[in-house]
Amino acid sequence: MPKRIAIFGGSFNPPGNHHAAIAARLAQEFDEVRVIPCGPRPDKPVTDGVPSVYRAALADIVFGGLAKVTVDLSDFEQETFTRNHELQRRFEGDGELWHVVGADLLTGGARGESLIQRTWARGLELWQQVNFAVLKRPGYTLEAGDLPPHARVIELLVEGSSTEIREHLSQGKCVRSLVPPRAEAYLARYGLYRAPVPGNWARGTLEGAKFFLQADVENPRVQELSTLLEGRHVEAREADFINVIGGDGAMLRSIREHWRTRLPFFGINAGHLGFLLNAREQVTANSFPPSDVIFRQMPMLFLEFEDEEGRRHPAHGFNDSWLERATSQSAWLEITVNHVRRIPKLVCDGALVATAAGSTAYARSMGAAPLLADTPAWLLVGSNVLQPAHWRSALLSPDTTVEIRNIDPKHRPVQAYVDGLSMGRVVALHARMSRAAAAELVFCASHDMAEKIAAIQFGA
Ligand SMILES: Nc1ncnc2c1ncn2[C@@H]1O[C@H](COP(=O)(O)OP(=O)(O)OP(=O)(O)O)[C@@H](O)[C@H]1O
Ligand SMILES: O=C(O)c1ccc[n+]([C@@H]2O[C@H](COP(=O)([O-])O)[C@@H](O)[C@H]2O)c1
Repeated sequence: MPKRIAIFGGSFNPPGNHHAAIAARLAQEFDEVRVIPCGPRPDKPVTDGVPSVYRAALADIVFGGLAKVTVDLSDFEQETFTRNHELQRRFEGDGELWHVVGADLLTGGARGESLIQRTWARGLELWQQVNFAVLKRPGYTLEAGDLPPHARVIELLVEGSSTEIREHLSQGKCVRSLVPPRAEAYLARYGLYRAPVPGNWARGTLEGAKFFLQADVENPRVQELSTLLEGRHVEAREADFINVIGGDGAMLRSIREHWRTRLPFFGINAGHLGFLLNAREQVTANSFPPSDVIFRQMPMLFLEFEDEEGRRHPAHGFNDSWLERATSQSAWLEITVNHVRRIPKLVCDGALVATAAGSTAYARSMGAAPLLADTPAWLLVGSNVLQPAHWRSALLSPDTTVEIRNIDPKHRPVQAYVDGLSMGRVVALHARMSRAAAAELVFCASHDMAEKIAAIQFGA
């Protein structure tokens, strides 16, 4: 029997308890539920109010823990709205698809006047041909005659709408009964649907919060620290944050593995620099987790590594990504920014792109200035540049796209890396800031990341 898949699309702007209840109910009736939040909608300008990177985090927070439910962030990442007929084509090889729709979309179906028939691309064709999983919705009557030919009604009635949540938030009203607790905290931290421009850092507390421990046990200093916290940690699914003990490398590995949980990361440094972590002295066992902290939502890079056949392999990076010569020959790279060829031939050991968080790491050792933690800018830096003689680095705005292409892959092969992890030989790296991926890092307020950068800029 083919796998039965519910395609649950929507603007989820923001997602709430009503959406989570629907997804959980669908998971009882289908083998898999794919939640697909849409990017910018020409027919629904309100979807553009809050940047997609926050909406993506909220979708993961609200749906991520539900069994059999997956969240597809590709519309956010590609800044697009994939129509249902395209979803049908994209996923039909995976199983028997059921498009989930609320009763509000079917009203008038008997007369050919439902929203699906009137406003969806290829709506009339879809109405006749595809399967619909229909949700009853308070305030809308579902007449049998309004149903499409292949419909199945889901027995569930839930109150609630994103409009109501948005209205509550914009008026400063409590949304505790409308969204899950983690979503409520996240919405409040960054002033979403309330302030005209959302924030990217906030003061808060971890007091009483439960943590999942990620300790790099090979390191003896880590063992000593993790013994202090022994027996106090919980499983990832019960945790409020992830406690990483180790160095920057351990933090980067943890972010790579767990960013989709959207749990904040609090690091305790047992390594060398520990820029992404808190100093050991900041953390004492009896006052852990700390009560006065700063949360920082830090955007990640969206990267595509192009192989010799022209295939692109996507990845996300937190700190940086680079191309580096793979032999003793220097690399010859072409640098294109926003589709304009800016450096036709960069003769160098390599070239790197870094986020603000990563600007203090490898980028700094190549001579770039560290960026303030809350700046939206990112960096392009050359390593040991021989030509052009005076070019070293460039500051990039958030919506810039960068292409670093090897112009002589045969004689001068290059190797790609993301956050220190090798991606093998490639011919080009395409990079931009992600529209869906971000990680929250937490610092003790007394020694926040801003203070660390000041120490670098002015000397500790
Ligand atoms: N309370 C509900 N009962 C049944 N279906 C619902 C309910 N809320 C949303 N849906 C359905 O879920 C899908 C995604 O919904 P959407 O993201 O538009 O949420 P919404 O809460 O209706 O948003 P908004 O208020 O912004 O229009 C749509 O098919 C919609 O009809
Ligand atoms: O396919 C289309 O052209 C189309 C146009 C508008 C809406 N939809 C789908 O209708 C569903 C509910 O949309 P909405 O307006 O409530 O966010 C959601 O699954 C959307 O993807 C689909």
